[in-house]
Amino acid sequence: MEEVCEEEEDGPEGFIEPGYVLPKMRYAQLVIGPAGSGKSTYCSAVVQHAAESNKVIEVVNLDPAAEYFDYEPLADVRELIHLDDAMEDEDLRFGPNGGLVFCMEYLMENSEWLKDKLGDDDDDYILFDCPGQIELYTHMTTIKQLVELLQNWNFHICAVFLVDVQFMVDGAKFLSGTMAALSVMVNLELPHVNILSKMDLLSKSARKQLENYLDPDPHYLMGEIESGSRWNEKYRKLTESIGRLVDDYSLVRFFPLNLKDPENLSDLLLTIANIIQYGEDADVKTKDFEEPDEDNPDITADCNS
Ligand SMILES: Nc1nc2c(ncn2[C@@H]2O[C@H](COP(=O)(O)OP(=O)(O)OP(=O)(O)O)[C@@H](O)[C@H]2O)c(=O)[nH]1
Ligand SMILES: [Mg+2]
Repeated sequence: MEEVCEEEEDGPEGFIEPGYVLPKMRYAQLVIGPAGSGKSTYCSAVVQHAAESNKVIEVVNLDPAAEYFDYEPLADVRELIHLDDAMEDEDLRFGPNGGLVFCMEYLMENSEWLKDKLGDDDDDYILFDCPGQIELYTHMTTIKQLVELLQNWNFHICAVFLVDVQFMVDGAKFLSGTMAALSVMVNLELPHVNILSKMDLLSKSARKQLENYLDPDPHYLMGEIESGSRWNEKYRKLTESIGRLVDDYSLVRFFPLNLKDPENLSDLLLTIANIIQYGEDADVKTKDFEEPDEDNPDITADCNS
């Protein structure tokens, strides 16, 4: 429901013109990352976690090639277009990668479909479970167009970039993952949280090793990168400069996430809520949440407060 301001508020700071329609605000996480990094599993875990505190967070599947996820989607792009449609079409004859790009462009050309599915309720909190094709985020423009659309529909968005922690446990891989995260951040120009997913799979020693990278000292990273190969010798200074640049400007930070640790997930969701201002202006959506006040059955008591 749109809120129309009927009266002028007191004082110059609170002045709102009569008749001014307050914009609707909605909240979103754009869940992105390489193939198999844990995006869909993360979405399910967040929905589940929210439900445990009687909060409603919805998920939209934007992966036209998705085969399995265990959340109930608010909308599913496969109803509009499936990867097979692009690959099996006699005229198109795309392979899997070109087909996926085609599907995302098709979605943008038919954005009314998405708009209808999202409805226009205030204060919705929606996760967009995106495909795992990294080039969609590092340099292509389709996802950027999607972001602009969502912003026009009054979504406050945070990009949540997942990287499988198993690919980040040596110096060279960590630097390469960091550069991938940086190019996504630069391309999407959104508030951004980088997540090291699947922390539960790390051994104790690997976890200890990782701690050295989380607040990285570029010299430490360089020490970790083997100096034996000619490539590493030749570009050592360059690699060192990149490491120092990332460190000096605090360009990229990672949040280690263990989905089996509810407190860890709560911390992450709180960080994201602060970024998108969820809970500040929003009426947090709840489910089965109002109980009648025993003394006065006409008044319902808010169990959360
Ligand atoms: N142990 C563990 N396994 C995980 C975790 N997250 C995901 N997985 C597993 O990793 C695999 C890929 O997970 P998905 O959630 O499908 O990853 P995705 O990023 O959505 O994959 P695509 O959509 O294909 O790009 C599945 O076998 C998951 O069970 C995690 O936190 N811990
Ligand atoms: Mg997925």
